[in-house]
Amino acid sequence: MTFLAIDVGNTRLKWSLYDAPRPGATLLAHGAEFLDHIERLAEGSWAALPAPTRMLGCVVAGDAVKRRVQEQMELWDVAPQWVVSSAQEAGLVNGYDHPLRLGSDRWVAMIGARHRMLAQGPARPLIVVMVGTAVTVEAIDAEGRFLGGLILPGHGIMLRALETGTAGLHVPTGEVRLFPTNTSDALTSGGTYAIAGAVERMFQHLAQHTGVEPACMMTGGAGWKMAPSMTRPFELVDNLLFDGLLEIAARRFVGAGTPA
Ligand SMILES: Nc1ncnc2c1ncn2[C@@H]1O[C@H](COP(=O)(O)OP(=O)(O)O)[C@@H](O)[C@H]1O
Ligand SMILES: CC(C)(COP(=O)(O)O)[C@@H](O)C(=O)NCCC(=O)O
Ligand SMILES: [K+]
Repeated sequence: MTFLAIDVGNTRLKWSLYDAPRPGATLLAHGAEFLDHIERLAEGSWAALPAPTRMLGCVVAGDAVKRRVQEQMELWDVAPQWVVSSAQEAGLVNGYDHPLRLGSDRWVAMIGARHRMLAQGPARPLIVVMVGTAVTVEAIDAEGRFLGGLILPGHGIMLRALETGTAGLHVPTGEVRLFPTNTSDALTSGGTYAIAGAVERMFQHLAQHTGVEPACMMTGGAGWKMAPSMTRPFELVDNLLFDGLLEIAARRFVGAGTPA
C-alpha cells in the first residue's frame, strides 16, 4: 500500500512516496522539480517508482499546472486527490472569513505542525512559518484554532520587485549583515529582516492574545536562509506539508494505513 504525497507551490513541485498513508510511514523516495520541468516526471524520476496505491496532494499554482501534474500521473492507475481548505479538519479549526479561500498549502502545513507539536508534548499556541515563493506566518491557539496569518513576498519576489521598480538596484546577491554597507548586502539583509520582523510581530500578537509563549515551526524551500536571523526559538522542519498530507490521508483512506 504505497502513498504518493505531492506539494505543488508557485516555484517547485515536491513529491514523496511512502509505504503507507499514515503518520510515521517509511519514506521510499522523494524529489522536486521546477514547474517548467513537470513534463519530465513520468519519463524521469517517476518512471522507476513502485506504483502508488493512493495519492493526495495540494496545489496552489493554478488549474493549468494541476492538469499538467495529473497528465504525468497517468503513468499509474491512481486517482488524483487534492486537498481543499475547509472549516475544520484533523483537529484544526479554520478561522478564515472564507475557509475555502485559504491556500491549501497553508492549511496542510498547519495540520502537520499541530500534530507534530502534539506528538512532542502538551498543546501550546503555535506559529507556523512557510518560506517559499511567498512567505506565510500563521497563528494557531492551544486549542487548535487558526486565528489568522500574514502573507509576504518571498526573497525572490522582493528582489525582483526592487529591481524592476528602481534604476539603481541591479546587483548580485549579498550577505545578511547587521549594518549593511553595500547595495547587495543592504538588499539581502532588508529582505531577510523583513521576514524575521514579520514573524517576531506575529509571535508577539499570539503571545499577547493567549498569554502563553508560542512554539514556532518553520518550513519551505528557503527556510534554511532565514534560520540564522530569527529572533525566537524555532524548529526547522524539512517539509511540514508532507506531515500534514500524511495526517489527512490517514483519516481519508481509512483501513488503508497498514503497510503491505
Ligand atoms: N534548491 C533550490 N531550488 C529552488 N529554490 C530554492 C532552492 N533552495 C532554496 N530555494 C528558494 O526557495 C524558494 C522556493 O521554495 P519552495 O518551497 O520550492 O517554494 P514553493 O512551495 O512556493 O514552490 C525560492 O524562492 C528559492 O529562493
Ligand atoms: C500564499 C500563497 C501564494 C503561498 O504560495 P507558495 O509560496 O507556497 O507558492 C498560497 O497559499 C495562496 O495562493 N493562497 C491563497 C490565498 C490565501 O491563502 O489567502
Ligand atoms: K509551498
